[in-house]
Amino acid sequence: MRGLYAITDPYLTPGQQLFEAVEAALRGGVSYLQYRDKLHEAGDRLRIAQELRALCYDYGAWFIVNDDVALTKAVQAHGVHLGREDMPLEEARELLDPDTLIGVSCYNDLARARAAQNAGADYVAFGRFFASRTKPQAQPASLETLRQARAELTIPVVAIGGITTENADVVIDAGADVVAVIQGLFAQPDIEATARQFCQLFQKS
Ligand SMILES: Cc1ncc(COP(=O)(O)OP(=O)(O)O)c(N)n1
Ligand SMILES: Cc1nc(C(=O)O)sc1CCOP(=O)(O)O
Repeated sequence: MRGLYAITDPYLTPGQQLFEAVEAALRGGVSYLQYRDKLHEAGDRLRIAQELRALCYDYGAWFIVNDDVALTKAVQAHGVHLGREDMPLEEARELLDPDTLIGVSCYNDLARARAAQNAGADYVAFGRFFASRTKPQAQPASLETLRQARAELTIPVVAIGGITTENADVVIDAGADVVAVIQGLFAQPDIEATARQFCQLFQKS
């Protein structure tokens, strides 16, 4: 697992704009798309997730649902992302097909990441590394945590929080296999070109 991980934000790209923005990101080379939606009701989220999943399949990208294990199953997503407020990894694993990817938020907590790996997580995410306009309350994570995680863990390590094409090299150099972005991609005037720029950073290292 390596490359660009784009996360949707229905406040930033509402309605039909969301699908256009996601398609531009996929054309630009996004490898993983996470559907993160704290706004819509369950019925709308099912319809949106189905459409996003279809787009990801068209472009050969992985489709990952944030927080919601039932929705992950309902739309046969490739994976689910779980944080500390969400269903525990072990419980999710019981409910999901064995080949469904499970990612776990670890913030700045290496012990949590070790436990997640031991419990069968497919990737762990650390953040936030830079000030995030999407989630200003997110606590900072250190590059040293990222370095240690990459040195010690065998599963992929994702970096998140305030990442842009200008600063992504800092987390990639510290060991991030994947960079996860919202505003650094979807708030940019040319989403496709920005996705390409992110992807080029992975070709250099
Ligand atoms: C790839 C990735 N990393 C971290 C998060 C944050 O997850 P969480 O802590 O559950 O917070 P919310 O996204 O639910 O606000 C993520 N979604 N994706
Ligand atoms: C959803 C999320 N989780 C974070 C964490 O630190 O766990 S930071 C974050 C927001 C990421 O958006 P942007 O790329 O716009 O900063």
